[in-house]
Amino acid sequence: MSEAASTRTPVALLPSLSPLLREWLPRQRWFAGKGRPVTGFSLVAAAELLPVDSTGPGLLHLLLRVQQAGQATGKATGAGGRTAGGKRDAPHGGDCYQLLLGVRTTPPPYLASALIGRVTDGPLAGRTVYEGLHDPRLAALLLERLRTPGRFGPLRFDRAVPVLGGLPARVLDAEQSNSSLVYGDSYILKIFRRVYPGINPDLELPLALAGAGCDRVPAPVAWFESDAPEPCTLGVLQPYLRGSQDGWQLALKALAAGRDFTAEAQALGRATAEVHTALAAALPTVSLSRPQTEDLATAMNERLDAAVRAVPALLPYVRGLRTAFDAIAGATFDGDGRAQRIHGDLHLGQTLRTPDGGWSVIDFEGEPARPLDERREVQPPVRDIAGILRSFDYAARSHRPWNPAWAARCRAAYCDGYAEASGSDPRTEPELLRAYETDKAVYEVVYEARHRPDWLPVPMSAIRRLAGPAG
Ligand SMILES: Nc1ncnc2c1ncn2[C@@H]1O[C@H](COP(=O)(O)OP(=O)(O)O)[C@@H](O)[C@H]1O
Ligand SMILES: O=P(O)(O)O[C@H]1O[C@H](CO)[C@@H](O[C@H]2O[C@H](CO)[C@@H](O)[C@H](O)[C@H]2O)[C@H](O)[C@H]1O
Repeated sequence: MSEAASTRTPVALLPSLSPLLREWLPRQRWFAGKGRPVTGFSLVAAAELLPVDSTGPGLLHLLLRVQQAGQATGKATGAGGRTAGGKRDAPHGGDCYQLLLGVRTTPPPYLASALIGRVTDGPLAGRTVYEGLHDPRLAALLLERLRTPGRFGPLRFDRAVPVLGGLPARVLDAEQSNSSLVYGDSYILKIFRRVYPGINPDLELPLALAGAGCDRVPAPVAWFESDAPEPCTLGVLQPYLRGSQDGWQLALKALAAGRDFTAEAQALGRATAEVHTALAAALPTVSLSRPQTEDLATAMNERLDAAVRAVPALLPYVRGLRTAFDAIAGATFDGDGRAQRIHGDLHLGQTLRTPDGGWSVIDFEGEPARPLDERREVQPPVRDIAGILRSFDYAARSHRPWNPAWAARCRAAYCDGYAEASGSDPRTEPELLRAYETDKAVYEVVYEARHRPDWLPVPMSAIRRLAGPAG
């Protein structure tokens, strides 16, 4: 396939789309810049995946930089964004988002919940734009594109194996940082919303794991990228694990039924260890020597500083929290003292138990709020372990009555499973584990304050515990 995608219409459209998008974007779950008014847009790349004509739907693919109040101008984040120093993903400036806009003259009633609005002027005056993923015809078109490797304007489609066609699509109704379409019961296509230059680890790591023969992670089937102005991953198609349930839901069900969850936790520990072992074999590792642990502690302290600015409720605990970070500065670790590529945002919601009882791990994107370069760095595997340990605490805290003993048993069983499969028990380096649990709890405070303020008391209770008396 080598088709020229018209970019003429989208560019001309931007002024008339802007008022609609300005109102619609901040309401999307995946929009990261909530709370700051949108002040403008600029187009990074555009393609008409299906030409807009009078007979049927059109599909506009846009990479859009979103300017918001409170951002420094001239510095951009997201696709194509570099600071003056050449480092990617500057902390200020407009984030870049991927939009797939459907365009119709008269959208059918089943698209009512997907409508963005009616365009009043410009080339599309009188037509309605909507979230294109909700339109079965447009979702089918996307699958067809993924079946056929090749270029389409600024987009490039690629695949690892042949892809089935003609599968009905549904939008996944999940609380997500991105958007996903399920095709039949065969595939799930994740569309990254906030996009960055470079390969997304959610493609890079599952590809590496598949290459290393690790079957704990669904192997990418096909993907698409943009190369204008720089290569960036836009979407990944992978096998849909039919009938699976995520670890978070399973844990909550076990808690509600007063059921023990240690066997599951232990198996999950083993699965995590298998993924880490395969990643260490497939990709570079470094040993954690003094300078590295200095750097880790500095980065944690800096993240804490930024978190306190965002959520001043952390202020009374800063002194206590810093003791956890300072304890690893300059330390050397006897046991598993290495850094490697890891999951980076592991929690129970990123684990799926399949009907055969096995655990799979998904969503290797890392923490969505962190710059991509940082997310692709090697890190101690204990960071992932700390993520799951925090998750057991979250589950126990979000259930009434609070059941700390349940969480403690799960945490111990998870570490047992990890030690069995890897030969390395994370509890033998308690300072490192505490530092990463603390770092994760600080991240969660910011995440919850921004996205789910009702949940803020959950990580705040961990902050009080981890800060200890010095807090
Ligand atoms: N391979 C898969 N099979 C079945 N369900 C999946 C698969 N991958 C993801 N999911 C479901 O989709 C949800 C969102 O996927 P995820 O990769 O975590 O997206 P996001 O980064 O947007 O949070 C998961 O919580 C899970 O329920
Ligand atoms: O799955 P995402 O990549 O979108 O991760 C983000 O959202 C998570 C919540 O959906 C958030 O996880 C936190 O809440 C979970 C319960 O809902 C809990 O199990 C996790 O331990 C806790 O961190 C995650 O931090 C955030 O990056």
